[in-house]
Amino acid sequence: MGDEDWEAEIIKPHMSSYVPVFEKDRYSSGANGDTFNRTPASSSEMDDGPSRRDHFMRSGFASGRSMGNRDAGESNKRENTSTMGGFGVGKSFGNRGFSNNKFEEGDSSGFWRESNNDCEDNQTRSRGFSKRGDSEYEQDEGTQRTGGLFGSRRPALSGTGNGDTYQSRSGSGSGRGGYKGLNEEVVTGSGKNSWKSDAEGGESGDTQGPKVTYIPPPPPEDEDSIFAHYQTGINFDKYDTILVEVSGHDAPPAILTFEEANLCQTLNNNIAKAGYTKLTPVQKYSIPIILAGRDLMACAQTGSGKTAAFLLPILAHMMRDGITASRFKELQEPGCIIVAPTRELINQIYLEARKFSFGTCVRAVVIYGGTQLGHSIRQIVQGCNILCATPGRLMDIIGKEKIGLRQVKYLVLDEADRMLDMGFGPEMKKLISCPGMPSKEQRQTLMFSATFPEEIQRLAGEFLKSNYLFVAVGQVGGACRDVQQTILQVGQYSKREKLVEILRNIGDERTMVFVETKKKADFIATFLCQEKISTTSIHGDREQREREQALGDFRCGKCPVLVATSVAARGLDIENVQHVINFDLPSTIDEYVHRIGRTGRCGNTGRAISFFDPESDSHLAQPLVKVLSDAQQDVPAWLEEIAFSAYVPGFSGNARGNVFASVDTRKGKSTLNTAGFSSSQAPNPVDDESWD
Ligand SMILES: Nc1ncnc2c1ncn2[C@@H]1O[C@H](COP(=O)(O)OP(=O)(O)OP(=O)(O)O)[C@@H](O)[C@H]1O
Repeated sequence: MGDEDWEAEIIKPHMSSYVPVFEKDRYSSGANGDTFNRTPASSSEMDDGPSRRDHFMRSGFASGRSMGNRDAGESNKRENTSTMGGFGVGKSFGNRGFSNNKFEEGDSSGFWRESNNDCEDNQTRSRGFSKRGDSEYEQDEGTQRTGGLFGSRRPALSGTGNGDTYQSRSGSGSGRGGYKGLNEEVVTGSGKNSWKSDAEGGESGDTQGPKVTYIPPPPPEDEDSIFAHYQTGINFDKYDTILVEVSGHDAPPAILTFEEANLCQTLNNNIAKAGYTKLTPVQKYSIPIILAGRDLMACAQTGSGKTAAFLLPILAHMMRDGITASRFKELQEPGCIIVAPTRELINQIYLEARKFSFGTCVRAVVIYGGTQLGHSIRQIVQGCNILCATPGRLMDIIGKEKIGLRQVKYLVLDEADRMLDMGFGPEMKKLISCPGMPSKEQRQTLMFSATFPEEIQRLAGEFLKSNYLFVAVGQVGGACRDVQQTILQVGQYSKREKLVEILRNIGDERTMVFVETKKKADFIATFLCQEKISTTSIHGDREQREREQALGDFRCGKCPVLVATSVAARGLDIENVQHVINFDLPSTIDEYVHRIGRTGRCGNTGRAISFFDPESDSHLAQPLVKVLSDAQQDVPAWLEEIAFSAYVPGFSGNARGNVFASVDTRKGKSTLNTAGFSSSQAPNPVDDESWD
């Protein structure tokens, strides 16, 4: 099969039978030194030959043989493609329509064996675990399951497998409803209104699927690691020139220095140890607002310090209120709950909370899906003042009566527009109507994001007191100006060649490559390894252990290229990401802004290159022109042409405008809103991966 064939396969929207089979992990423990082999279940048509494969095995992303097999109606014997690095891919991808893929048990490494009918829907798949061969299972609660639409999840293994039969994950979505949220995080449950988040893995006891046994390694405890940080960049001081608008009544004045915040000594020490000497604009405005007890919706550019903007005043309040150390109790009642849409992001927020609360008696805890539920519970019962959680895991824990909500004084929604959209919105509504949750009048609700579409702002009203304040730092939904944006016109079939060319020029500089689907993330990562570019990948179909390993390998530079879906678009703060490449543009401009915001953080500069395929991306032309011009970037003439020839209903932005305008919806409709083409108006993201 030629190259283009598997590419064509990738973009077939109706393709539904990608059923990768994952060979047994070779983790010995935790997140270190893990190697896994991954063997998609299909026969092979495109053979890279032994020499190539040898290379992949050495280079950490062992690719198998082929991609895009269309008709694999035959039994497949799994090859042993054990790797030394991190990502071993077996024979083929993109298989469609095979009916009887039987994988034989491998060698002593304990491969899982696929049972028949591997490309059934998720209901079949989730029942497909017939045996388990690992002691980690025994630690599990018995009720915890991954579920969801992505299909069942393979257990994390640490010992030798026993040749168990295994139905792989990565479902088609036809089983129990279909994911299909913006960040590929959402899966639906069995009921019409029931849904789980894949960010959480959907671990309700009522779902079918393998137990999740992964226990994330504890973060380092030494002070140096806790306070490790990267340097602010040359443009950090330029933040002061960004226009800020606060709307709402009786806003307290901004502060100009940390001293003015009047925080306690321990907090000030921690701020200093974190290397913060100067407030960013969002911190200058948000800290006094939160200290004054007001509800807040804050919108500020990516990488500009929103996390500290809410953590510091919350901690200050807790200290001021004389918080006492929380102790072991079966039911914990945290004073603060922070939610975020992805596991990696909530973990990052937790690490920040741990850093700023260092030396105090405030105990922060993080819980998220894809990890053993019992582990989450154990963390909580030891004491919990600040609970950082992804929504699904949070609801599970509340359901298990390990968390009581009566004492919640602060509810924080990070990436709030995402938390309130069609994916997570229902879960958030459930959260605020849980028994015991103080009403919005009784708690302080804080929302942060770099983007805030108007219609989502309106939804947010339900969560906020009517007199909430709205802080807009720069243009709401605008891109960070420290990111140099380039848009290249590249057709679908030239993208890989262009990508390799760019990556070869980039050399070892850390680069995130965004693609639109999970399957494609695997394809591209495999392809890059074939090209001898050390690459790893992160997406919603990877085990949590694998996701964390991938992120770790990327952070430390072992794999300088990370291929990701939008699951990594928001919030992740990784040092030295110099480049973002949008191999595929996202379906919404907001998502674009978040993705490119993985570089150019905290005053550092970065570059974003996006492949614009007129066939599929023309709906983005207008908002892209707007975002580029607002960020004072060059706008290619061809893009302007496409933008102005395409009629996009509802787009009212002045493409050349770069004047700041607030878009607090309470002030009426904005005319300078990039969200003139916002999430809700964009092509429904539900459709984007409906075949995935
Ligand atoms: N006042 C400050 N001085 C120095 N560094 C800071 C300051 N505030 C934040 N930082 C650092 O800047 C980086 C980005 O901060 P943070 O992750 O909170 O950004 P963000 O606005 O939440 O971004 P995103 O929109 O992508 O979620 C972090 O490494 C953080 O530690």
